[in-house]
Amino acid sequence: MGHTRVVTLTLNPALDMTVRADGWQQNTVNSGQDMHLNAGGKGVNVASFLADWGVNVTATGLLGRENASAFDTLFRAKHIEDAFIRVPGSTRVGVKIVDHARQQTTDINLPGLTATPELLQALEAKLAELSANHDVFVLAGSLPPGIESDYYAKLVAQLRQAGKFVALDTSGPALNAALAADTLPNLVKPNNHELSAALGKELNSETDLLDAAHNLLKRGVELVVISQGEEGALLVTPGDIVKARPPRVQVVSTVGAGDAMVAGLVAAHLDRLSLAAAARRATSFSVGNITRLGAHLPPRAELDDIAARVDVSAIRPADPLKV
Ligand SMILES: Nc1ncnc2c1ncn2[C@@H]1O[C@H](COP(=O)(O)OP(=O)(O)OP(=O)(O)O)[C@@H](O)[C@H]1O
Ligand SMILES: O=P(O)(O)OC[C@@]1(O)O[C@H](CO)[C@@H](O)[C@@H]1O
Repeated sequence: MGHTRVVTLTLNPALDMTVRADGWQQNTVNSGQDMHLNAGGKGVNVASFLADWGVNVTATGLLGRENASAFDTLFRAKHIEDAFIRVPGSTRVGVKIVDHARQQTTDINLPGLTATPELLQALEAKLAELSANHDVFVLAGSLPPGIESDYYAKLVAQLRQAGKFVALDTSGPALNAALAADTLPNLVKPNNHELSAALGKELNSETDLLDAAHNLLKRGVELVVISQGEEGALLVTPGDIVKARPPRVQVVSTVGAGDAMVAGLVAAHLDRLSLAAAARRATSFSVGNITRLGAHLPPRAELDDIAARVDVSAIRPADPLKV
């Protein structure tokens, strides 16, 4: 699909260890069924989905030198341009416990390797280099120790100043700082809990979520997507609101569902799809991902079948938004 245009940034990648333990209980001894290790972290996952879709993508960030082989293998297999800065030490392991019987996924995310000022300098040089021939930047995941919570906010300002399209998917203080900044990303995709925590208020109803989305649109975001797990997602632009409800599927692991949604939204942006079509594509990526382990899309025919079963409906705003 043309020359390389998309960069994903993962400051805190993870080697995901998914343990299947059906019916597991806390505070006792459990037996597991199997275990898989996958190269992960939010931006790595987005790159992996985009590569499956046929988009040329460059992945950058900070990657531990001592356990990089799963990442090297993934990048080679999917022709993802590897622009990661290798750093001393091992990338964190992300513990994911899946229970197929109860259709539950439990995550334990660790802090990750500390970023030093020298590493950040090298990273910024790399981003400047990549800016020369990429025009879409996806900033995704948590910030590791050593990075101030306004780091994404600063990157967003720099990248948008340079005319780039910027998508942000993070949580906690990093999301809070990015949403409080003067310059906001073009696209944000929090889940409902992340958005609520970042704004410091309960968002209990659809009206609350839409108010929060409209507030971000007024301040410069072009597309706000609020994902809501199995409930689906709300996609909001200044002119349209769409709700996308996923079809029911047999869930293998929900790890990466949000990342797949981000990848689908970026793919839709590249193809200039309508909001309804973007909702369908993004949801098909998410649903396709949760039926398998690791950040992989199913074959096209299966994705098309899922896309056809996504329930996409337009919502009329109570007060048409003026931005
Ligand atoms: N159990 C499920 N059944 C069907 N679809 C699901 C389920 N969980 C998630 N999805 C799909 O994935 C999308 C994104 O999920 P979710 O809101 O959980 O993202 P997230 O919290 O950012 O995920 P993560 O951080 O685990 O990557 C949802 O909008 C929905 O379309
Ligand atoms: O600590 P973060 O960066 O918020 O989340 C990390 C993580 O849970 O995100 C991906 C799934 O979205 C996993 O591959 C990874 O382990």
